[in-house]
Amino acid sequence: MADDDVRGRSGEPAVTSGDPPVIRSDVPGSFPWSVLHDRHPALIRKVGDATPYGPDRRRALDLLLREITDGVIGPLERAAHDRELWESWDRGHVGRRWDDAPFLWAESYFYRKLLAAVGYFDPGPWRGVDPFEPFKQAELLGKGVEAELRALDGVPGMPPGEQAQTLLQRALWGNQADLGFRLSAGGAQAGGRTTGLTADDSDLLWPAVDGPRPARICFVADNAAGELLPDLALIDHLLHARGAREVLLHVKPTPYYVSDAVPADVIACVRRLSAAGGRAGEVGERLWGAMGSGRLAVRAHVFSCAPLPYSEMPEDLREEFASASLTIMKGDLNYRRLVGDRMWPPTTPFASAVGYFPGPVAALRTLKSDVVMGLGADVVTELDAGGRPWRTSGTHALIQVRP
Ligand SMILES: O=P(O)(O)OC[C@@]1(O)O[C@H](CO)[C@@H](O)[C@@H]1O
Repeated sequence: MADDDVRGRSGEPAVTSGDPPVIRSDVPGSFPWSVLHDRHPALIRKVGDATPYGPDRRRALDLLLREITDGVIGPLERAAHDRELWESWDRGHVGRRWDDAPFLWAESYFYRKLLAAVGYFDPGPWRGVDPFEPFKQAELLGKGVEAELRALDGVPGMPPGEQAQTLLQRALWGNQADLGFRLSAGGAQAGGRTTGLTADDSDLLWPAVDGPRPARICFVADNAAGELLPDLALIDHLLHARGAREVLLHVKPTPYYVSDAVPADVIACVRRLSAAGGRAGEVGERLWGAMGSGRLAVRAHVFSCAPLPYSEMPEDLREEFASASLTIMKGDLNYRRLVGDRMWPPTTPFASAVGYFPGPVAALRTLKSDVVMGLGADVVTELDAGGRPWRTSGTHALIQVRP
């Protein structure tokens, strides 16, 4: 796969092979354009309403709103703790227009700037205060989550194969629980789902887990609460029923894409499970124990919030994924980063884009952005004929595996 970030002399990303162009947000009316022009401004307002920030933080939020509405991409503060890191991730976009940067890069940088605006990194009262916590908390205590937890009670009565598939499907569709997505007008209706998957390689997934030696699984999580709970139930199945040796659970080091899980969300979910009673309570107790013994370890690698595809991951992360029997990547953003945020023809084989990945990898994702590949031609024809925005509506899902 071509590297998006091989730079031309101007600093612009240069496509160096026949790969399709990187997605940008400069086409009015397109999905990426609506994220930058509708979703991000709405999010700034929601964040300002959800926490009683003082005048300085409100001013900073207003400035960010102005910057993304009609300005150019501004640098981080000179004293920012991660300024150097971001300079190494910059591809010449700072100082240019938001719409002209790759969609992936612009979104990621927006979340970094939002954290700066609310004082997340500064000494003072707002340091480390997650601006999205009120939304995550509301979901964690909501009826949808209660139903998710109660549904686990039915699992032990199922035949083993059905248990595994049920937990896998619940984790997959849990990816609809994405609070950033629900912010946009189109996403407000998310919740519907198609019956069949657009691609289903689940028959390739289990053999990677049940290999000759007890498996080491990297589980790259996505959203907190409504997604992380079924993810944790699946992780418990891997550890408890499938005899996996260990699971390394990767979450974001800092709040990101509204509901993406950070370490505090893992703890909140394990507590929520443990307190739920019934089967969920048993799962929670076992996971608590697994964290204590080290069989379930939480990772919060800085690259998890990088604005770059996984093809550019640093060596330590590459080594970790290489050491795993299987890496499970959850969600839409991880998919975009895994295959590259490009307008792939949808029938391009999945394996052709993930050849660089250092070990077996599985993607579990509901479709919430334009990127998709590895679909059958007949499937694409049928979806296109439906006349609905199937790529971005969150109503379709896929499981793709490169063993
Ligand atoms: O990774 P997730 O939580 O499944 O989805 C992230 C998401 O909401 O953000 C992007 C647009 O902002 C889309 O790729 C997708 O809709």
